[in-house]
Amino acid sequence: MFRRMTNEEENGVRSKLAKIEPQNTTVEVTVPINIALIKYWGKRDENLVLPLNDSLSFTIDSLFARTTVSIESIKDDAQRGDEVTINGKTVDLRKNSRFGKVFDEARKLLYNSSDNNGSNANSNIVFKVDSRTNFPVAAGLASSAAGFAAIAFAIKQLLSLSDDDACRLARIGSGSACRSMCGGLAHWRAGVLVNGVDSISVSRFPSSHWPSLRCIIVIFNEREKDTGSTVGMQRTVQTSSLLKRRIQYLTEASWALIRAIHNFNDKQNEVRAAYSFDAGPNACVFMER
Ligand SMILES: Nc1ncnc2c1ncn2[C@@H]1O[C@H](COP(=O)(O)OP(=O)(O)OP(=O)(O)O)[C@@H](O)[C@H]1O
Ligand SMILES: C[C@@](O)(CCOP(=O)(O)OP(=O)(O)O)CC(=O)O
Repeated sequence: MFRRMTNEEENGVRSKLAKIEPQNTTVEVTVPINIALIKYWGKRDENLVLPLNDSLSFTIDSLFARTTVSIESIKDDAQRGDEVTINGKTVDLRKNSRFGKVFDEARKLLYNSSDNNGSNANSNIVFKVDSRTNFPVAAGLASSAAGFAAIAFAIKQLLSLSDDDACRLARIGSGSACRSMCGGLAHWRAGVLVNGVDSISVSRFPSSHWPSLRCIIVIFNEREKDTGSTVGMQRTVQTSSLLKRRIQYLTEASWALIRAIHNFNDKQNEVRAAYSFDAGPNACVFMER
């Protein structure tokens, strides 16, 4: 799938970097996916989502999550009031603890920053998230990266968080999401500290750095994959100390595309196209215009 962004979409993507107009307690953000060239695959700390290695990705602006996040003050147990829908489907937050983790961390940040040391009723808030993507989710196209970066970016706007706190919120939602918090060529430093404060992402080059570069997203299958990335990398870490064993994500169509790209480069007598796969059968092909 390849299409130019409409003007409206381009403005939406730019809104990632600009301050989005907060309407009282609701913001809408548009945050793109990123595709890693040097991939993250394995954690040194599952709870803090700290990776085993540094990773490097391109931000792909035309595939994105458009996400609305609202906050409401409540008096009762905050976690019970949180709500998330993705492409119109309600997420069961008891089964997917990542969202609660991000919201609890945001509540903690608000609590710690409140003037009267947390007695402020506003410190008990619930989050309502409604997200739509223009690409299939959980199909190896970095939906968790765009999705959690969008949530973190929206919460940053709502609670006036620092860049580092927002980057950490994105990371504990999904590791690769911290790379979608900066544009262009993004570098997520694995860091070495046990508390993870040095595990942050930075932009190495802005998206304007290589204007002729194009990325073609090839979708063979829109179905949600059977093994999500979180479990996939856990298995790799558990079953191979050298991370040599990989979960099999590529299909015959994926391999056919790989062969076609090698043939194409051979015929051109130079490398004109390159490919990358995340944890799924669908491909990202990089070429110059
Ligand atoms: N728009 C969204 N907003 C918030 N969370 C999302 C969104 N889309 C997907 N997710 C979360 O991400 C999970 C899928 O993540 P997973 O890492 O397995 O796949 P992927 O990110 O699409 O592929 P890959 O990691 O291989 O690039 C979903 O089950 C859901 O919990
Ligand atoms: C193959 C990858 O896309 C894996 C991404 O894994 P996730 O960031 O989705 O994993 P969690 O941190 O467990 O949510 C490679 C990459 O993006 O670097």
